[in-house]
Amino acid sequence: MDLLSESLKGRLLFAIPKKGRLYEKCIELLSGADIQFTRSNRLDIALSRNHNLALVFLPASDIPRFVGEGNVALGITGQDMIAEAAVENLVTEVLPLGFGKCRLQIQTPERGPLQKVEDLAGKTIATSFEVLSGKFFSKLDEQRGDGVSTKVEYLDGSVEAACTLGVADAIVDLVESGETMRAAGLHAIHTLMTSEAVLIQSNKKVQNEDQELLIKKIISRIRGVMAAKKYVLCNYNIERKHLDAAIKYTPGRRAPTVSPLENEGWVAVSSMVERKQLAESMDGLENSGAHDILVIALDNCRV
Ligand SMILES: Nc1ncnc2c1ncn2[C@@H]1O[C@H](COP(=O)(O)OP(=O)(O)OP(=O)(O)O)[C@@H](O)[C@H]1O
Ligand SMILES: O=P(O)(O)OC[C@H]1O[C@H](OP(=O)(O)OP(=O)(O)O)[C@H](O)[C@@H]1O
Repeated sequence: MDLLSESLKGRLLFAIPKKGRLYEKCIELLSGADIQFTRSNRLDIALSRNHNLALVFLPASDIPRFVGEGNVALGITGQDMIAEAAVENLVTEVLPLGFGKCRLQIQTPERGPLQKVEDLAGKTIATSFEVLSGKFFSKLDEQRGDGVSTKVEYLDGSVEAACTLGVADAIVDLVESGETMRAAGLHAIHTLMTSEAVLIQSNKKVQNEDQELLIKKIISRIRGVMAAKKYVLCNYNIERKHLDAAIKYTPGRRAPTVSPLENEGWVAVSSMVERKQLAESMDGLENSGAHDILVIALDNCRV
């Protein structure tokens, strides 16, 4: 047995995209969860220094299959990749991760005759998502029942150039800002799915109880990092008579903490608030008579 296989023995395997859009965010997440490792230049496997774990760096598109087949216990990838690999029954989406948000869309030349999905009957569609596109168009062909088949052609990359180059009549590709699509003179006529990065777990059982516990620990840590990003801690002082009005804006996850102040009739309130609702909550607090409103970013938390 080689040295690497020897050092992997008994370790839980966790797959991370080896490059591309999701890579940096995954590394940030691992650091927030205090999963320490050193990635050597030549290897796509890194042993963790502080857990009985090894990180396996794989193409995002391969991760669903590796996790689904149970070669790897945990992984991070896009929901689009899970659907394309058709392993929804073999993996569990444990946690949405709030990044890698995009849409898989059918796109056609902005100026041209193909403006509806129905116009694509019998045409050629270029895509890296041949499974999802194949399913979608064969269903349409079947529903029409006129014997005309729409052709789905696989392209590995630069899909957006396919129409200009005359390779295809339409494409199916990911869109976030829409910049790539517009630059290629395309527009979206239908959304096949929306996607974001998710933490996935294999439905196959791991080797032993220690690995099960480690999976729970990692999920709980990553959940904590996510919650810390989502919430801030909001503290303020208010006269008790205004408390009910103010609490409407800061109900907290479970309930706010209310402590008496030395000043008669005043209380201090501490409550978790969703970052995206913060400005509105602060406006409401001010209007309700709250003072000394302090907002504290969370480094990490368990909720
Ligand atoms: N423009 C985008 N905005 C947000 N998320 C995206 C975008 N493009 C892709 N993604 C998400 O990131 C995942 C990986 O995409 P990426 O293009 O990095 O992978 P890749 O094609 O395997 O990498 P590479 O193109 O470097 O080979 C996609 O499956 C999708 O979930
Ligand atoms: O709507 P936008 O914000 O312009 O993003 C969409 C682009 O992002 C993805 O490609 P990426 O840039 O990851 O490169 P790739 O084509 O090499 O995968 C996708 O394939 C689109 O080309």
